[in-house]
Amino acid sequence: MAFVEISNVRKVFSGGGREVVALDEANLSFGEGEFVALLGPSGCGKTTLLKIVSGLISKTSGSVTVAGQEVTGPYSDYGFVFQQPSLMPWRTVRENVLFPMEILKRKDAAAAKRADELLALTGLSSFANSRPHELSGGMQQRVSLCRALIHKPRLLLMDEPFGALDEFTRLEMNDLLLKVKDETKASVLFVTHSISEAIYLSDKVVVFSRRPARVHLEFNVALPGPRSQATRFTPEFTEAERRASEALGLLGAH
Ligand SMILES: Nc1ncnc2c1ncn2[C@@H]1O[C@H](COP(=O)(O)OP(=O)(O)OP(=O)(O)O)[C@@H](O)[C@H]1O
Repeated sequence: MAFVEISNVRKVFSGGGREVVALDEANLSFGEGEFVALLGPSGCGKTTLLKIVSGLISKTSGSVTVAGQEVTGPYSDYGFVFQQPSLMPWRTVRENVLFPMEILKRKDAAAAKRADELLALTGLSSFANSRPHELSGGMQQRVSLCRALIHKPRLLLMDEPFGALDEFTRLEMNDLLLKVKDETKASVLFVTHSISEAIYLSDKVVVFSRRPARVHLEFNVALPGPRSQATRFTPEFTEAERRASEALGLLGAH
């Protein structure tokens, strides 16, 4: 059985006298340790799907299982990274990273050690006692990545985490994320608007249709050798970009 299994998920938002069908028959599954990127037009339901997988919002119908368990509400085996870092400004970097362990009542010496290891992995050791306002946007997002990983979740949900960063920082964050994924072995479901980011990071790219979202195209990304920035200039990378662009309807005549 797949680690994450999304079957026939439908989500209808109702309110203000109207209904919005955000997802309709969304189907997707992936194995433990896989990195899956979701691409799709703005407003097609990508964030809605992430929130359903996390149990933060309920689905109207269909089924979502993670590690064989049906998701019926929030659970602790995932970490969530949002587009904005949403750090607590009065806490230090280390205390922000440790915050989930307070909620889980597991803020002990092992948690402190793990926080320091994650800060080292993301190059933030010397900022452990700084406050968020003393960090750049990219560094703040690294803190929120550490916070999402502090309780060793097997699933990492990321909603356009690098969308607000400049191109150079975004490329650096992509490489950092590949390193973090290698270390943690977490499965990742990653929403992005960037075709090249989706291909660079993923084992599998899923392209959604316009709302209500269904899977329009799903393909495995096979790139030569270990990934580095030079991979972006290989024929295999260009071909994957072409497939995703075509599925998004970007290659039609004007
Ligand atoms: N709480 C809500 N109440 C009503 N409608 C909602 C709610 N949340 C989302 N929607 C609607 O559901 C649809 C899908 O929204 P969602 O945020 O999932 O799209 P998205 O693909 O993540 O968009 P973007 O790429 O622009 O971030 C949109 O039409 C949105 O207006």
